[in-house]
Amino acid sequence: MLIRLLRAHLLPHRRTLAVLAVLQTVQTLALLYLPALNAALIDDGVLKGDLEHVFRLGGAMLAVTLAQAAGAAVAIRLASRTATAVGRDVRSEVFAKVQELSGGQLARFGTSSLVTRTVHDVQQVQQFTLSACVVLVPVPIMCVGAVALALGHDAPLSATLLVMTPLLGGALALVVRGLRPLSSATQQGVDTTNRILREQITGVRVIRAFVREEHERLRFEAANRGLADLAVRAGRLQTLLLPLSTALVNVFSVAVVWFGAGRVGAGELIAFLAYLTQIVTAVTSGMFVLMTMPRAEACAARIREVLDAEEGFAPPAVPVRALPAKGRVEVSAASFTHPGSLTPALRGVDLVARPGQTTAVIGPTGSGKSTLLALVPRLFDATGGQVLVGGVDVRELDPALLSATVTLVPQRPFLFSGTVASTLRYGTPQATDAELWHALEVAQARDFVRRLDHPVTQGGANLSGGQRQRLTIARALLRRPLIYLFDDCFSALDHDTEAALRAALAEETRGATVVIVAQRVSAVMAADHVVVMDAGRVAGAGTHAELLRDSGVYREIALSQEPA
Ligand SMILES: Nc1ncnc2c1ncn2[C@@H]1O[C@H](COP(=O)(O)OP(=O)(O)OP(=O)(O)O)[C@@H](O)[C@H]1O
Repeated sequence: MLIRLLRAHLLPHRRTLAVLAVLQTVQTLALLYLPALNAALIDDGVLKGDLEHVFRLGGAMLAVTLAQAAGAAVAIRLASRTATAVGRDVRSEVFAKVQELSGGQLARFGTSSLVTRTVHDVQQVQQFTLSACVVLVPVPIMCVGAVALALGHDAPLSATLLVMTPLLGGALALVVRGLRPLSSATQQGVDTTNRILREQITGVRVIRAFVREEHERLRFEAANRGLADLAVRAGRLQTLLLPLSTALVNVFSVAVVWFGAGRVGAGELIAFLAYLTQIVTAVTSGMFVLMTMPRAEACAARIREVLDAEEGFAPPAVPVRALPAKGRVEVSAASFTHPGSLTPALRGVDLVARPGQTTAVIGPTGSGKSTLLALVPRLFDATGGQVLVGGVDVRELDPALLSATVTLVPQRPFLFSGTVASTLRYGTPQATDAELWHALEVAQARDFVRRLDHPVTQGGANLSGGQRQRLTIARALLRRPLIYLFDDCFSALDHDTEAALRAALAEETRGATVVIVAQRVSAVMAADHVVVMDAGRVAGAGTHAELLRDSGVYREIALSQEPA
């Protein structure tokens, strides 16, 4: 997963990576050359008292060191630029994909998990990319080079290195294997902690109202402790790395001195010890990257899960860009089951809404009214039957045309942070101030909106439920669509405001197709056509008078709402 993800995103940076590989090779070779120069300086210069040799080799060492440092610095800069670019691109791809997911898929992943995957998981992959770019080339060159150079100096003494390298590698690989299961568990732990935190922040009023602070504190603490325990277990394994490598270096340094003292000169012995340290450093930094790999792999798998998720809606192969029947909405024999739900929300539902008319949908709670409305702008696609807008199947309609033709005012209002003006202009950036005031007037929002630059906080939290509903209605009116769908969005308004709003709306939406979902019979009485829903089916259709006469379900609703 990780390799697949990185391969795709590193491909555009192949030129930078090639330069990086050359620089890393040069700087690693320079590092390997230094102990050999040092050995010659000691054995042929210092010990023989040849000062000129000392200066010449000393100068060469300085030049090699400077070249190595410069190469390493540029390489790290390139590596960090590439890793940042990979992180940015993966994040953008995940973000774009999330925008395309259907409601069911969004619910399956969960908001918190999607945020964690887009931000935190991508960060882990980015960090891994950086470390891999830094160590991937130098480690093998360093290991092979140091062993080869040591062999060239004194073959029997090099046996110590040949024994030590796999030993070190094997021990560290065991540590990495132990870390793997902890990594996936950690990512899930981050998800859980984020989800609990999110619920607690958004539900803070409910927590206080039900005096559940202690319960919530314990819930968060349990998740937080779980996450910390995982970190401690991973940390314990990681801390083995340094003592393990240090112990091995020390043991083998003693072995090198022990066996080499009589065999080679002092300079060569020092060079040997330098190669030993270089190998350990290389293997340890390689292992460090391998250690971050399980976590990056777990993150990459979670990212790929989002990227590979089926798109919510297949775009039409040949999109229809004209509406033969303008504002007509026709739902025929539509069925739909929410993903993860056992019972269908809609079973063979028929509805026709015509321009210039108001069609109302009424029914008990959970009878499928919102689901029915959601089929029209393709928030969901019907699993059976057909939905036609302007005489065209919505699945064949150009998505931009569909969204310009249909405006749904949802049951639960949602506002983005900004000002009243930016909120209203969300779908119509070109609307003038005069148009905004007019929309506010129709939506009965002028009594609480004094200024267009009045701030609106995230989700409209600084407004009452009814105020939020009215701003959402004003925002929809500005789009001037052919088809308005109002999903029970007057529920938080008092009787007088609702009546005034309905009267103003009737005037404003004259000629358009209006479909309203309502719970109260008083709200649907004036509609041209009323559809009664019951348990996902149409239980009756007609005018208020016809339904009172013919529909048992409608009569029951009407009776239950009569003042006692
Ligand atoms: N996202 C979802 N996932 C699973 N099931 C869902 C989802 N949304 C709605 N349902 C189910 O589909 C059925 C119809 O829900 P819907 O919201 O359409 O009813 P409604 O008539 O609009 O209800 P209300 O008047 O309470 O708003 C219900 O049984 C509900 O539990």
